[in-house]
Amino acid sequence: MAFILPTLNDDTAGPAVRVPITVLTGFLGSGKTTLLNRLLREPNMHGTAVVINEFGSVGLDHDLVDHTQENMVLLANGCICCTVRGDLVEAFERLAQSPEAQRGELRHVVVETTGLADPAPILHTLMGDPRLARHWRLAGVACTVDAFNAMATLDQHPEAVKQAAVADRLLLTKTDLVPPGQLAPLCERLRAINPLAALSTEPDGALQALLGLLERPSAALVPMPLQTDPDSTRSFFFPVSAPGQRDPNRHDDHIRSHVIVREAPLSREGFMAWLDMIAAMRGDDLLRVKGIVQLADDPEHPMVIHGVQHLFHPPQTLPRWPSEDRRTRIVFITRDIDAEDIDATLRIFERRRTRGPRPAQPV
Ligand SMILES: Nc1nc2c(ncn2[C@@H]2O[C@H](COP(=O)(O)OP(=O)(O)OP(=O)(O)O)[C@@H](O)[C@H]2O)c(=O)[nH]1
Repeated sequence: MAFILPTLNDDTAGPAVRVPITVLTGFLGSGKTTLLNRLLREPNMHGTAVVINEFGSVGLDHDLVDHTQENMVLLANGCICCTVRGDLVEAFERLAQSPEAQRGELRHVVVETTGLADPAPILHTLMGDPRLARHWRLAGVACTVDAFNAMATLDQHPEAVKQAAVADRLLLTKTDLVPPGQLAPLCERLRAINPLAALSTEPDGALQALLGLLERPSAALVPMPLQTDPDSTRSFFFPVSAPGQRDPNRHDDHIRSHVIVREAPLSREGFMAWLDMIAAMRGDDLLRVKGIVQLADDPEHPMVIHGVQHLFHPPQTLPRWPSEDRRTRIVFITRDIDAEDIDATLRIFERRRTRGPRPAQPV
């Protein structure tokens, strides 16, 4: 079957119309997936493919993105910037071959990076790889900035500064957690890092900014006519095979990712007590915790937990399991914490749970 994707140019087809790619970056837990999930519910986002990559050996991000109706390409195991660039190219080649792309239904692609990604190599790949240049073009970079944590994050993590520095749009998230008067120093700092980026300080504005970025590329970028198909409101899911595991920790020798997996459901009380305990004891060094948890008292409705440095967001309960995998999976990105220590503390709480009530003492 011949391609009818207008992005696919051959020598006889006149000037190429290439599908725009927007890179969505932002530090760990800054709200990329939340923003994307919101964005993908907008009707004008039809025909959007999403490329995400997992940090860690057990898939979780994929389950946390609401992909009931989206295009999605999953890059597993590692960080796009340093470990899966070859796979990024491969993912786009596969996307170009998909029936949806061939039918011309693909209007734009969002690449969500991991929170530790250095966007520069990703941008080089997207802009410079000849295999991509034929069908795709980089439209811009959006960077989420967590208003609650960003000052400390920018102090401690050069990756966060780089992410903000390359963005066309800076999207301030979690502004609801910060009194309005206290945002000014962060805005000033961001303007110093990247004076040219448009800064949006409201979640809805951020959402619109990203939409605007998709539809109105910045002046430095070549505008392209969007392929519109009023009948196409569908989105699609493209699994991409995982590349071999490489070291995702090369950013910093102190930063590690670990995954805890449990087959058996956990007691709510024991699990929440454990979470409180590790947050209190090691909160400084828990850069990111996210997980999907099967609780014994409600096994049909998974609980999703998110911790970002000191901030633990209220857990959410999902109406159903997003995939066949119903195991508890918790990803940790930590500084100087041994994976075995975290696992061991959870085992203690699990043992307490299974011990049952103490027998009455003889009097
Ligand atoms: N209060 C509040 N919470 C938010 C906002 N945006 C995101 N969150 C919460 O922040 C936590 C992390 O959000 P994610 O969207 O998973 O962040 P992320 O950038 O995709 O995380 P990584 O992929 O791990 O880097 C979740 O608990 C979200 O519900 C916001 O604007 N306000």
